[in-house]
Formats: sequence, structure tokens, C-alpha cells
Amino acid sequence: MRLTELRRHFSTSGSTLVKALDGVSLSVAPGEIFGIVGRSGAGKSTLIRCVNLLERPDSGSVRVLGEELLGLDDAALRERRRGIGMVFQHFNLLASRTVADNVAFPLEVAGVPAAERKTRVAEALALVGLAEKAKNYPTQLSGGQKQRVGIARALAPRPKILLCDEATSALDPETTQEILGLIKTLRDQLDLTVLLITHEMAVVKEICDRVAVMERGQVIEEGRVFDVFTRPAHPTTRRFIADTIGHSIPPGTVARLPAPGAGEARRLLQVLFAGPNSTRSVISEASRRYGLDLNIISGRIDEIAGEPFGIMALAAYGAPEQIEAALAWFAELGLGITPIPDSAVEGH
Ligand SMILES: Nc1ncnc2c1ncn2[C@@H]1O[C@H](COP(=O)(O)OP(=O)(O)OP(=O)(O)O)[C@@H](O)[C@H]1O
Repeated sequence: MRLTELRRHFSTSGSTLVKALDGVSLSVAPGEIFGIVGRSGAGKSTLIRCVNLLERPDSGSVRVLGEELLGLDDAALRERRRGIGMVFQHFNLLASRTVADNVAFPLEVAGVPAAERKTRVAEALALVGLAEKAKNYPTQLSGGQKQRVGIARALAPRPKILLCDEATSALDPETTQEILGLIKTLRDQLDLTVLLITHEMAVVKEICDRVAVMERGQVIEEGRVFDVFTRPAHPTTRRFIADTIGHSIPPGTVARLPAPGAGEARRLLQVLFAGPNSTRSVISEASRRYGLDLNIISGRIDEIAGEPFGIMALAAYGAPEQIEAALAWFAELGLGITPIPDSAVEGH
């Protein structure tokens, strides 16, 4: 899937122009789970809706499964959309239909004969583990089960691409894990390409292979999830990540730390250990090289997309210029360093 230079502008009542998409280009490889993350209003929904042309971009190119969709007539477009399933935040199930009839709905619209519909519905419900709920109505299901029905409905036409629009945002954390696990399993089983949008980095960390961060209609950062998490380049990405894998300094810790001596400064730092230098004894080496006292406050090992990395909070004491030199050295080694302002941990 290749989206190139997509633009979509809306003029609002006060005739201000909203650039929902301001030149977005993205490529998603077959079989990949690709996340688009951004705050509310960043343009994520507009972007994902451009993939099946529920939203038509003002300009740009939308190539899906090797074909440009923008030039197709209505009949051809309807046909191609069957290869692109979509899952919604609020499930969008029809309350008057049973689970099986909800899943059958896109097949009915596509004119699939009844016998074939039955087979496909059974197949889709089995894939999401809800075969025994076929005759139930949506009101009899939990949120997680409703989303499983939403996923089965998206899968019934046997698509190659699955679009997930905040698919877990209405679910509790445990159910979110379940649904994300299911999406990953389905990708593996059915060789699906998944494009998902979310405002939560935790979702990206859990299942995506690559991620694009959007802000004001533009992609501000893109890459492998592990790289973006461990070496974020843009301040907005850093803020997003801080919410997910930020330092964990116990409350009151800063107040208990020794004050810096005469002529000394104290800096709180978060160090991410990832990449080729992550196993080097950088803490003691930095201490020797720059004459610093490095007080380890907290540390843990976390995992992103199956790859481990270390995260540590330190208090560095020493001459201010030596601390700066050590920071530069850490950065040179490719370790992610983020100063933690005292105010971020005091007074909790
Ligand atoms: N049909 C429309 N008419 C006018 N403005 C629109 C329309 N659709 C989207 N916008 C505006 O475009 C911008 C991007 O919206 P979009 O819904 O794509 O963002 P988002 O990142 O998905 O946010 P959210 O998570 O809140 O949906 C917003 O400023 C929004 O108000």
C-alpha cells in the first residue's frame, strides 16, 4: 500500500482552512502491522479513510494492492473495497441483527449467495472465537465480544488489508490486550496487512512493526517501532513515548537525594539502553571519564516488538561542564538520554 502526497483541506464556517492532510506519504509492506499515532485532530481518521476512499483526497495518489484507486469508477471501487476490511472504535453493529447476520451484512451487500454466506460467516466467527454466539444479539455481548464481531464482519469478505480505526479505544486495558493479540494472530494466520490508527503509544508498542507519528496533517516521524521508541527524533514523539515508557522514579525520591556539593550540579537523567552499546559498562566508564558520581535511582528491562531494552533513571553529580560532556558522550554512543526535570518527580 502506497499513499503519496495526500492532501485534504476542509474549509470551516469561519472560512478558516483546516489542513487535515498536508502532504502525507506512507508505504506499508504486505503483512506488516503499521500504526499511525497522533493526538486528536492530527488527521489520522482522514488518512485511514483515504485508503478505501471513504474520504477522497484533494490530491495525491492511493495505491492499494498495486493499483491506483483514485481513477476507478464506482463499480470498480466497490469491488476493490471488498479487499479492504475496516474495524471501528464503536463497533457499528446493527442492534436488530444477530451476530451472524451482522457478519453476513457486507456479504449480502456484495451479492454473495446464501449458502456461500453461511460458510463465510461460520469461518469468520470461528477466526475470532465466537462461533457459539452466532445467534445472540449485540446487546447480549461484552465490549470485547462486540469488537470480535466487528472484526469477523471485516474479515467475512476475505480482505487482504485490515484498517483499524481506534479499534481498542472503547475497551478496558485487559480487553484491549485480548483484541490486540487477536489482530496479531489474524495477521499471521491470514497474511493480512494491517493499518491502524490510535492515540495510544501503548497500542503501537504492543503490536506494530512500524509507526508514523502525525501532527497537524503531516507525518513528523516514521520508522521501526523499536527505533522510534528508543531513539525518537521529534519532541512530540518524545512526549508520546514518555507517557508509555517514561522514567519510574518513586515519589519522594528526589527530596531524599543528597544536595549537590559546592561547585557541583545535580541532573536527573533517563538513559535508554538499546543498540550495539547497550551492554557496555557505560555507567562506571562515564563516572571515571568525567569524574561524576552517578546515583542509580531506578532501572528495569522492557520489551518493544519483541526486542529488549533497558531503561534507567540516574542522578548525576559533578561539575556542570563535566555533566554536559558526559551527556554528549552518552548520545555519541547512541544511548537515548532524556533529562528529567526535578519538577516532574517532586511533590508526588
Ligand atoms: N468533514 C470535515 N469537515 C471539516 N473539518 C474536518 C472534517 N473532517 C475532519 N476535519 C478536521 O480535520 C482535522 C483532522 O481530523 P481527523 O478526524 O482526521 O483527526 P484525528 O487525528 O483522527 O482526530 P480524532 O482522533 O479526534 O478523530 C481536524 O481539525 C478536524 O476538525
